[in-house]
Amino acid sequence: MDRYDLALIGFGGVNRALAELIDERGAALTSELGFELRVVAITDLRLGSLMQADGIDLSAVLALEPGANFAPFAGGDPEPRNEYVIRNTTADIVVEATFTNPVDGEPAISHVRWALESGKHVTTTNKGPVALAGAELRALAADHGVRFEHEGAVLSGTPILRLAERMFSGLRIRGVQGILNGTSNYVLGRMEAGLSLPDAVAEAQELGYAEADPTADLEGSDVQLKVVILANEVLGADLTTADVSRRGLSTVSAAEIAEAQRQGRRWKLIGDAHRNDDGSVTASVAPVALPLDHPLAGVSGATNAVAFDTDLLGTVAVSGPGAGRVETAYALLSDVIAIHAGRGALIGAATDV
Ligand SMILES: NC(=O)C1=CN([C@@H]2O[C@H](COP(=O)(O)OP(=O)(O)OC[C@H]3O[C@@H](n4cnc5c(N)ncnc54)[C@H](OP(=O)(O)O)[C@@H]3O)[C@@H](O)[C@H]2O)C=CC1
Ligand SMILES: N[C@@H](CC=O)C(=O)O
Repeated sequence: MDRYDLALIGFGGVNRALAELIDERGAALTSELGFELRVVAITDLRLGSLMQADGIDLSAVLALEPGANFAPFAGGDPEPRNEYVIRNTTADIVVEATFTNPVDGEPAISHVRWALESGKHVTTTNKGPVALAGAELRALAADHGVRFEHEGAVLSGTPILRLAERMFSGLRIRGVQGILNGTSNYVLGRMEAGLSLPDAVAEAQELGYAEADPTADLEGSDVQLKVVILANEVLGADLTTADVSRRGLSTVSAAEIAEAQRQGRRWKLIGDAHRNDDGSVTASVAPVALPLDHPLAGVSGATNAVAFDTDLLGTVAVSGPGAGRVETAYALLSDVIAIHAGRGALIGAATDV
């Protein structure tokens, strides 16, 4: 029986949901998946660091009272010693789920670098490292014979990156368009129902959809990162966030939302990347008032949807959760499953070097 030891970096909504999943369904997962999961290290800004090579008692950690930290545990420290833990943990896989920094991707990019450099696989839901340093980190992973997996960086647990990578072989993808942010879509729907913007945002925060700074959701920088990831990974472009024009929800007033409703339209924050005839890729984020019969107009709540424009199949659309603690924890689990499935190839690649 294989076993993967995990180090969780950041212990907020998503990594807690992963810990709960392992704690509550570990035995069932083991028999379904053919491998065991164990958490051997956790670091978090407020909780500090905890390293236990024999496996952490997740129920004890999940039951910590607000304000408590890891100091009283064996192997515990009140400080989040991220670099020390990432480099020295006995974990096979580092799970990066600290906040997404849309400006420079730090400290998450460093977390991922330290893990890959020390020969550990990485799974992350953090969009910063993927959008802002994806090529470098993929190369670093290949150099060290490990994997850099990040399914949850776009559409949470809905597996569109792996779908595009594995199932679209032989197709030419001309463009990608969609609703790529759960919070803004949820907020727009709640404002249509009469809620104020602050109340709608507070609900999205409570439900675990919003970024640590929800401005990133509302003003489009979260979608900008996701458009960069889709453009680079699906269209083979080499974009940075500066290449993606951005307008956020603050450019739409409550009156315009109400007016659109009267006209049979619905505002959606749309991310788009498409290949031009000259081979270049144009990308944008902007609110658009869609007619109600548009396929994206009916996508509501934290559900997201992506339409791939392909040469042989026309439009292929996928819809599913775009945010949520449990849904995003599933993305991490799916990455571990992908690492497990690819382990033979990695052993082969490392031997070849
Ligand atoms: N929630 C969702 O629906 C989705 C989230 N994501 C991404 O997943 C990641 C995690 O999301 P989520 O769990 O919701 O976010 P949270 O804000 O709930 O959790 C992040 C955790 O990381 C901690 N943290 C921040 N900086 C550091 C640091 N330098 N070292 C150690 N810990 C740190 C935070 O502490 P503190 O609270 O004290 O700042 C917090 O406990 C984010 O990058 C997010 O963009 C992706 C898809 C969907
Ligand atoms: N805050 C993001 C979380 C997923 O990336 C969102 O609301 O979509």
